[in-house]
Amino acid sequence: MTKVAMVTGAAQGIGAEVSLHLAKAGFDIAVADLPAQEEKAKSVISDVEGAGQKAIFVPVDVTDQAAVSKAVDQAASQLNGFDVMVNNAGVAKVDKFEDIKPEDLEFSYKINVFGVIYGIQAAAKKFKELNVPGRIINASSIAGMHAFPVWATYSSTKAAVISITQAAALEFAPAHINVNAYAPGVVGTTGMWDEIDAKMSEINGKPLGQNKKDYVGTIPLGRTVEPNDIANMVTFLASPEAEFITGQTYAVDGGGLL
Ligand SMILES: NC(=O)C1=CN([C@@H]2O[C@H](COP(=O)(O)OP(=O)(O)OC[C@H]3O[C@@H](n4cnc5c(N)ncnc54)[C@H](O)[C@@H]3O)[C@@H](O)[C@H]2O)C=CC1
Ligand SMILES: CC(=O)C(C)=O
Repeated sequence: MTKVAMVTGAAQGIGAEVSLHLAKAGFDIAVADLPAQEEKAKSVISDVEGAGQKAIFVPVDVTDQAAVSKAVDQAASQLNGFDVMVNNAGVAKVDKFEDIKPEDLEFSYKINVFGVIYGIQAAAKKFKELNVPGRIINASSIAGMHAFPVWATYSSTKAAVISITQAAALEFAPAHINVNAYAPGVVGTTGMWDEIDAKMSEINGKPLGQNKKDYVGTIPLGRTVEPNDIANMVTFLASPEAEFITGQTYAVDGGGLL
């Protein structure tokens, strides 16, 4: 029987690629993202349909607990099941430590941390209701495994995801719900790094593109991470082969943290 996965932040970047890979692995997909992302989501939906699976757009702001719960209900009822939740939506704000403002913290924490918690809550509730041994897969980052300078806000949100993943794995293990996370290194092609690079050059005066080049130069396997690399990991974590894995966070970074 076809399984159902919901991916947040799925209209572009890593989330879009994860949606396509899961579709190729036989999942119908709830492409969840902000309402303003509906146009972009249409192309993800058509890619999923091209892979022979069903897809729907689920508009949701992950910072709204009730809306996330409603989004999971919508996905489960329209796609007739619920098996995998990928809490992928996230934002990267870069700031010198002295310049971090309450509103920056609130913005990042609400999406990267609260959003992941709300996604776990909603998915676990649905898995229990349907009596499904579900999988929850969260977006961390190598910046959550090892803090980067001028990334205190972002790094700390992604470190929180690692801890939340462990706690949720322990709490939901008796219900056979596995909770894991992926920690990408520098992804070259999603837009997130253009913003990071521009902000970093404002801070350290390096020419545009140089900060990204500097990071890439430290990656032993010699290239940036592709969304495809991440999607392979997420698809594995959603697969029967990952049945006995829970509470883990996997770096996909070409050895960048070594
Ligand atoms: N791009 C990179 O180098 C890395 C990315 N990551 C993480 O991977 C995840 C995906 O990143 P990318 O695809 O590169 O980013 P992206 O910026 O291309 O996509 C992020 C998606 O999240 C959605 N989103 C943002 N706020 C939202 C909200 N409140 N509610 C619902 N959706 C919302 C956006 O609309 C967008 O579609 C993020 O959690 C990011 O922190 C981790 C390590 C490296
Ligand atoms: C954006 C991000 O998390 C990295 C490691 O590049």
